[in-house]
Amino acid sequence: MRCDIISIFPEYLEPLNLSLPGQAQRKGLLEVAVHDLRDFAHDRHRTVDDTPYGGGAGMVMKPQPWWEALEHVRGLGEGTPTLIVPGPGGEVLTQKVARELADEPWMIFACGRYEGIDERVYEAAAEVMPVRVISLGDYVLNGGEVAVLAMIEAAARLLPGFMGNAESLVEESHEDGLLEYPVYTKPASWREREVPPVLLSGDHAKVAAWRHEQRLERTAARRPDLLHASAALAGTDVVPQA
Ligand SMILES: O[C@H]1NC=Nc2ccccc21
Repeated sequence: MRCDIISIFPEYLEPLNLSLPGQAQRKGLLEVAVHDLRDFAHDRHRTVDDTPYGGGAGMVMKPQPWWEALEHVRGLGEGTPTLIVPGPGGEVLTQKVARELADEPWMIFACGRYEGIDERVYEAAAEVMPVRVISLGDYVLNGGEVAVLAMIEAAARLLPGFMGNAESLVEESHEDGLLEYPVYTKPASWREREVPPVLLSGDHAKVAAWRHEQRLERTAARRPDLLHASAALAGTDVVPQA
C-alpha cells in the first residue's frame, strides 16, 4: 500500500514512522511519502488560502496549489491512485471503510485546513481519479492530519503481515459487529479484585462462551445501535421492551 499525503503541516505525519507503521514501511508493506502543499504555492509568501467568495468567516484553500500538488504526486507512481479527502462532510470511517482502504494499492490523502478546499479541486480531481471524502465522526477537528493518521493506521494494520499476530485481528471491536470482551492478565487478584474464575478454568469452550456473552452485554450497554444494525441485517431485530 502506497500513501502519499499532502499537508501544510508535514511534521504532523511523523508518527507514521514510529512503531508498527514504521516497521511496515521497513518491511515494504507500506510506503508513505509526505508532501508540503506550500511547495506548490509560488508567491513570495507561499500562500495557500484566501477569503471565501460569498463572504463568511475563515479562509478557503486555493485551488491552484492543490491542483499542482495532486498532479505532481500523481506523476510519481504507476496507475491511478484514489484521492482520499478527510473532512467532516464525508462518509464516516468504519471498519468496513477501513477494509476498503486496505484494498487500495495507492492513495493520495489531501489534508485540508481552514474552512476547507475550493470545491473545484474535488471536481477536477474526480475527472482523473476516484475521490472519497471520509470523516472521522460527527465532531469538529481543525484539519485532516489527525484523520489521516487514523485512516492509515486502521487500514494498514489489516494488511497481511502488518500485525505480528493476525489472530488478534479476529475478535476485535467492530470486526464482526460486536464490541470486544474484557481482558485480564496477572496477577489473578489485584486490589481485592479477582479475575473471573472461568478464565482460570482452562475450559476453552466455557471461556469462549463467556467471552461471547460479555461481548453481547457490552455492546448492548454501550452501543445498542450496533446490535440493532446487525440484528436488522439478520432480520431478527429485537423489539425494544415497552
Ligand atoms: O471536522 C472533522 N470532523 C470529522 N472528521 C474530520 C476529518 C478531517 C478534517 C476534519 C474533520
